[in-house]
Amino acid sequence: MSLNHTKTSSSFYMVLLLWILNLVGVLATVIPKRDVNDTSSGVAQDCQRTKVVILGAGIAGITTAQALSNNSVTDFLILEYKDHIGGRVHSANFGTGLDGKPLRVEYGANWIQGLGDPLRRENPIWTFEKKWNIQNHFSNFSRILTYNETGLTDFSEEIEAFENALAAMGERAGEILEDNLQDPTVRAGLSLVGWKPSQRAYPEASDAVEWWLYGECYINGEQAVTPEDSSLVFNAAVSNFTFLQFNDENNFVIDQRGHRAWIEGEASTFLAPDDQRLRLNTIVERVNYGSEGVIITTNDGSCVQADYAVCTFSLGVLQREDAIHFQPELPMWKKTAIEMFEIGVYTKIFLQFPHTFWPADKEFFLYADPYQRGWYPIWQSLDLEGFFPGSHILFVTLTGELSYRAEKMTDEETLEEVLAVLRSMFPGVEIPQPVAFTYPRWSEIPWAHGSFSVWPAGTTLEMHENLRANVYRLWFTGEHTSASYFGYMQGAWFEGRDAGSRISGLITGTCVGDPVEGECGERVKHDALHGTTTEDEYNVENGWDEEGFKNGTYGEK
Ligand SMILES: Cc1cc2nc3c(=O)[nH]c(=O)nc-3n(C[C@H](O)[C@H](O)[C@H](O)COP(=O)(O)OP(=O)(O)OC[C@H]3O[C@@H](n4cnc5c(N)ncnc54)[C@H](O)[C@@H]3O)c2cc1C
Repeated sequence: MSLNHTKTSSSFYMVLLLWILNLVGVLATVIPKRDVNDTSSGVAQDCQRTKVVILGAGIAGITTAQALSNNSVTDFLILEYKDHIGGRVHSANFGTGLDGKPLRVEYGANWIQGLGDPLRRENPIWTFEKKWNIQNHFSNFSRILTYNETGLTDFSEEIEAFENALAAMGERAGEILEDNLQDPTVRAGLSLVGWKPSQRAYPEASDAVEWWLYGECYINGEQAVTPEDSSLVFNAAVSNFTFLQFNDENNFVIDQRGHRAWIEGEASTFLAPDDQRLRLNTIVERVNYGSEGVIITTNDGSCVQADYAVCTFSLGVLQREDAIHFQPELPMWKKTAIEMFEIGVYTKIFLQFPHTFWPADKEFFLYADPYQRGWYPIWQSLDLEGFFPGSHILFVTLTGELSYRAEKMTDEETLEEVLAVLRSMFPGVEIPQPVAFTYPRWSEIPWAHGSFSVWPAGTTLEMHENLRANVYRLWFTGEHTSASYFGYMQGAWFEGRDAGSRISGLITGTCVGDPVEGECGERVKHDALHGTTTEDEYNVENGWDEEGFKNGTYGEK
């Protein structure tokens, strides 16, 4: 077969190739040795070849490539949807600064959370932010005033009561983990230590405080899912890994290069300015994988053939039926893990006003709505020394269902609701029309489909290992595969480093990770994860109506 195809014949062979790969991919599940890397037909030679193809150039993708590079594996290719790297560390121009130019605000990751101590353990993200001189300022969560629909109202007592409940809940979570007890929801955990908002003297204030502080302890704004939906053990643990292991300081980034400047800085340590190993504006559509290699097809119809692929797409992208076509279909253990975990939505809504009408010395304003928990609850001023003084900028954060709702609304509809809340919070004050207004729609952004992953109740560490595990030569990494730091930038970084180190080790035949920490070789997976009740225990003695559920089928008589 000639390799000098005409354009028509090469697209014909591409179609043929994809068809064959479908077939081979299916076979790979049965006969793993015979898979997509089998180029005996010659057709796969049209694809660009590399050792490792990295899908996505967010923190995890760039860090995977850096780890490969550090371990002398330089034959890799990074494919990225957008025209720049950084992923969910994503900013936009907004309003006007004092110099008349737009200000850069962060739509995505804004805080370096848990800075750490160089003498103890430092958050690696903090190390990079210092290395690349990222401008940031300490967020002082105690500079707060509290409001309800009648205006300024002090509910500092609720804040104190909730902080005590949180501490008690954290201790209980530790006991549950140590004793291997079943993991309840955060809601149950709070109730068990006596925190029941609806039974407190001022339920709306309790709700607002809980929304804010449950979130602040994890990721400012209740981890983007409700306490009813969240795992107690794993949410307490993720908070401890960051805020106890590093420290409880949060710094807010205001860098006008955009927060992603640190990622660009790190990328520049191993990628040349026009490095051909980074392909931007490239949408991955199809992933054929097997035990010998992978073939990736992109939106321009071209393909890349590699020994390994590392998929860093968000959980939101992985959960979309219409985003990436995996061939063969991912195995049930993998699909189950992808569906069991959740991606939260967290929306920052930015407003710039002609003047500042809120207390100029305060950073946060917490609003307790009389009807709806989480209704435009936390407002943050950027018109402060250390942030953007003189900017008259406020932003308000929504999460979860109310984020989904707002992300479906028009700017005009959202602005109307936002201004109504401000009028309630500041009665007697003329609230001006903003001169600038913007917010991202994270749930709808095709390269993200959500903000960050969350750990729901009813899942286990083993299920998370399945989320993290590779399927043959197809690897998965990103913030969502981090058991200890999911949701945070540091999660994406640790996981990218882990994937890059393990794959380098597999390629070079040496363990370049730390075997003691289990960083070598393939990742752990579980084909079947069992519950605690065996079939014979579903009996009348245990309160189970055997007549209604026989032979595994409901309703059989
Ligand atoms: C609103 C918001 C607030 C946050 N706040 C904080 C915070 O304050 N502190 C903190 O530590 N973390 C925060 N995070 C989380 C942090 O941003 C993430 O944990 C981290 O950036 C995830 O990096 P990643 O590499 O795992 O994934 P991503 O950054 O999502 O990287 C994946 C890459 O894959 C690309 N991609 C997707 N689909 C395709 C495709 N089909 N083809 C090619 N490329 C594709 C994407 O464009 C992206 O560049 C926040 C995130 C959001 C959204």
